[in-house]
Amino acid sequence: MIAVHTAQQVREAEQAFFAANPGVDLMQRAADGLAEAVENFLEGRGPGVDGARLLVAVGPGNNGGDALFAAARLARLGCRVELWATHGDAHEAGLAEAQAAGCQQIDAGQATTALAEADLLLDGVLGIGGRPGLDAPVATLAREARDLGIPVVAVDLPSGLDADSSTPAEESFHATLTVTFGALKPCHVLQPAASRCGEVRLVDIGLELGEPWALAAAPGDIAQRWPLPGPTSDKYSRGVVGIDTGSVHYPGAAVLGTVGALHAGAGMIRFCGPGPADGLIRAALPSVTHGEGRVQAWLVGSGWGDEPGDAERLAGRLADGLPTVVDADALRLLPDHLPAGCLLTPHAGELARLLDVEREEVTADPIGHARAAADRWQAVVLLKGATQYVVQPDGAVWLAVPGPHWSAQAGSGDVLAGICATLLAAGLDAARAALLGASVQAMAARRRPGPYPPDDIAREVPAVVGGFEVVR
Ligand SMILES: NC(=O)C1=CN([C@@H]2O[C@H](COP(=O)(O)OP(=O)(O)OC[C@H]3O[C@@H](n4cnc5c(N)ncnc54)[C@H](OP(=O)(O)O)[C@@H]3O)[C@@H](O)[C@H]2O)[C@@H](O)CC1
Ligand SMILES: [K+]
Repeated sequence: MIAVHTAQQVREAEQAFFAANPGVDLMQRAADGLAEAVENFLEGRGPGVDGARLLVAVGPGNNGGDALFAAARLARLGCRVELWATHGDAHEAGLAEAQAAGCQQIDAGQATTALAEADLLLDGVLGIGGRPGLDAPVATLAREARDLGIPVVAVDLPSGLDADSSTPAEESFHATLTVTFGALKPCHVLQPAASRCGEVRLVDIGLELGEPWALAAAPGDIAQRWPLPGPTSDKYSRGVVGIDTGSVHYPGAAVLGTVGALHAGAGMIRFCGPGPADGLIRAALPSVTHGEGRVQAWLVGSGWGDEPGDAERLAGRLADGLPTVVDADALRLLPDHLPAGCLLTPHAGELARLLDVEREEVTADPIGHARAAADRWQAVVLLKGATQYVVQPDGAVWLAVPGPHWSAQAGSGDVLAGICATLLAAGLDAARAALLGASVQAMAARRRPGPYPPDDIAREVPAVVGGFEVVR
């Protein structure tokens, strides 16, 4: 799991470092890592370092300082470097060092010309001290770089972003590579801001950081944690999932959830939903059984619509006291108390309704609202969307492996709820079930880039899970 820290946490760690290591210059460590990353970038997909043309945009603070010291190193390796100090002032020692190494200082007008001929734009305008957005001349440069297709390497974060926010300002750099220091910040992992960062590389500068703000999962974390069957496994030990989803109007949601549960490796599925879905599942998925019986976890809510008797339908399933995935329409009917180990799977709109706030409030502060719901119902909340947050009642936050943007489509949530129910039935706690379920769906979608429907993505899950066995 990759630790994510806020800008404030990084600043505090920096202060603690300076107190413990007087005289050690962290900026030189940052500049070393940055120069090396730019060198690798130029070697890997550009003209190489020697003779490469670099335009370096330098802001007034320490982010500009990092860029200047790195520029000096790159100039000494043979790069032709032009510097534009976007706000007049620039880090004094850094500027002197860059000039001594042969970097040329240019003005805003010359920067536009230099950009057209540059192999790379190094964005050292603003880092964690930046307020969101860019002044007009810098915003113009950022736009021109995009229009011309000039790769941008961002120092710490693409200038214009708020380090701690998922929501990007309208104007910011769009980086191909972001080289960050000490720790990943929220903007590097939370969509849509993360898509402005490109590939993110972390440079260890020796900071000691405390408890992370969040932990982000990588594919290897999912492979290590997925429950695999052993020699003594049978269908009961692998987990029996009870599914009570679908309605006369929405039978498809029940089919999708059942497809998800089956392809995530349920030992056995008992489908207990109403007529039309029952018939469809009998025809399409012959290994699913039908009717009541002993189960280890329930999936409820997907495709229920708004029917009289839904509250009783939910109460009946919760009365079993089993870990339950409560999805979609059942989220409107939550009682005050849920059995231990339940998982709520709202998207932003459903979470807003649950908490009686506007959807925009949830998108502005997804974690705060997910925490409120997790605390109120003492259940894990999987907040779905471009970034999938797993929030626990104690406030801990995990981020699932991100999927491709194609995943934003009707039916993805139904499949996901089914996958999570399988993992609950296998004995995982709700947080792990949510993290693994959301991540494996994303990993399956990555294997099939393109507009594949959610059931096709579900059918890719076994190949992903099969690969976990090889990894372990
Ligand atoms: N912490 C660490 O561990 C390490 C940090 N390091 C590096 O330091 C960076 C942080 O440096 P920093 O604190 O100097 O802030 P930075 O982002 O350069 O900007 C501040 C300046 O910008 C200005 N300004 C702000 N917003 C603006 C806007 N929208 N438009 C225009 N101007 C704006 C603001 O002026 P103000 O108006 O607020 O007075 C101020 O002058 C960090 O990201 C990393 O790269 C590494 O060297 C090593 C370890
Ligand atoms: K930057």
